[in-house]
Amino acid sequence: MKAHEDWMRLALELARAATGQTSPNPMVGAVVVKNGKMVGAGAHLKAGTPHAEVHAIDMAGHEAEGSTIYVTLEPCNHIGRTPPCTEKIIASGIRRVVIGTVDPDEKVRGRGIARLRDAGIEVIEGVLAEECQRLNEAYFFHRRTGRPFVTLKTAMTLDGKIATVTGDSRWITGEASREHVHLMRHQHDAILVGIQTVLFDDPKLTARLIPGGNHPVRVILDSRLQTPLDAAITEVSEAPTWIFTTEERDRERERRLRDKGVRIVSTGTASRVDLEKVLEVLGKEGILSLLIEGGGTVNAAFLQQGLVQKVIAFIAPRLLGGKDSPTPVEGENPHRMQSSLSLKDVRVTQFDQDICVTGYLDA
Ligand SMILES: Nc1c(/N=C/[C@H](O)[C@H](O)[C@H](O)COP(=O)(O)O)[nH]c(=O)[nH]c1=O
Ligand SMILES: Nc1c(N[C@@H]2O[C@H](COP(=O)(O)O)[C@@H](O)[C@H]2O)[nH]c(=O)[nH]c1=O
Ligand SMILES: [Zn+2]
Repeated sequence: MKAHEDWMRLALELARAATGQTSPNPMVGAVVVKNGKMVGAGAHLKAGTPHAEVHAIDMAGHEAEGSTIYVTLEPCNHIGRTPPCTEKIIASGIRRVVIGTVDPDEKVRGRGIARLRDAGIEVIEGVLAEECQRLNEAYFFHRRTGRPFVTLKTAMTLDGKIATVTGDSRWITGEASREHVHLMRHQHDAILVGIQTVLFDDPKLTARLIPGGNHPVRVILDSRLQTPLDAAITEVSEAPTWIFTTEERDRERERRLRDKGVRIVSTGTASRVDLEKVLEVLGKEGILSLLIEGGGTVNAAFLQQGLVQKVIAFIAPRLLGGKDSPTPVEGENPHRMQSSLSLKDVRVTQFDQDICVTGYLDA
């Protein structure tokens, strides 16, 4: 006989299988169980399409009568682009609902649970709550703050360099790591780099190394608008490109870039792009998750302003050397080690020879 946690773990796996497909909706998985047997399962596959509960209940058919449904997120109780799952659950004759975590969206937040209980359905909350919240960390953060959840990714040599002094960086990490980075790009709504990365690497910033990758919106910080007209990221047929600049921008270049379909956003008068404004604009545009693949200057700016929630650092087993070789975090020189930022909930994984350190900064 499986425990509640076992069925919820299966629902989590189903939800996670649609990673990168559901934004701006959360990933959700659901399993219908009757007399210890699975009679239905489902995941939310894409915003605007049926919710996880609907797939699982439809698969169960009349077996749903008197069954239990395990769902990683509180069933919705409002009419968005799809009808409320609470009504579907009530109509199906399901007797018990086991929920991973409450939905923080103010349209739901506990009302789904209340509706189900009013209909005489037993509701058990908080099974594997931590994992269920972590799964949709970006969705929860965006609903709470209106800004995208920011993950900073960097790739360095064992001696902490991200390129040579001539800007050569290909490649530091191996194929396996770079494929994982493309999965990360697929999972994020937007990816951000600074103008230096554009000038040195001419990156495409697309999720092309994995099948069916969803390309993120490409966000470029470029205060004076130096982006070359033939830069790869100006080819917007593959993915949108939004350049954040300032009053100091080159107006002629602005007109030429706009003609190519590049979106130009001026964040005010300062000579440096206002990062908080960038996050506010992205949040309003429904960008729930932002991957920063910047160079050392951009990384330092976001970290020093406390704008990063998660850090993913790839470390390749190679030694480059060079006292002037650029490093992952440039910016001001701190005098004391205690001013360093400490990661929490650290995990270490390996991709072939590269190690990958993941941790969280205080939200
Ligand atoms: N140089 C390396 C990286 N370099 C990351 C750069 O910011 C830039 O994204 C790359 O040039 C990739 O270009 P594109 O977007 O795929 O066309 N990132 C990595 O994970 N490993 C490395 O070795
Ligand atoms: N994906 C998902 C839910 N997502 C919830 O529904 C909202 C989107 O509603 P709609 O626009 O109709 O798709 C979303 O903001 C979140 O509150 N709820 C669920 O019961 N099950 C699901 O699988
Ligand atoms: Zn729903």
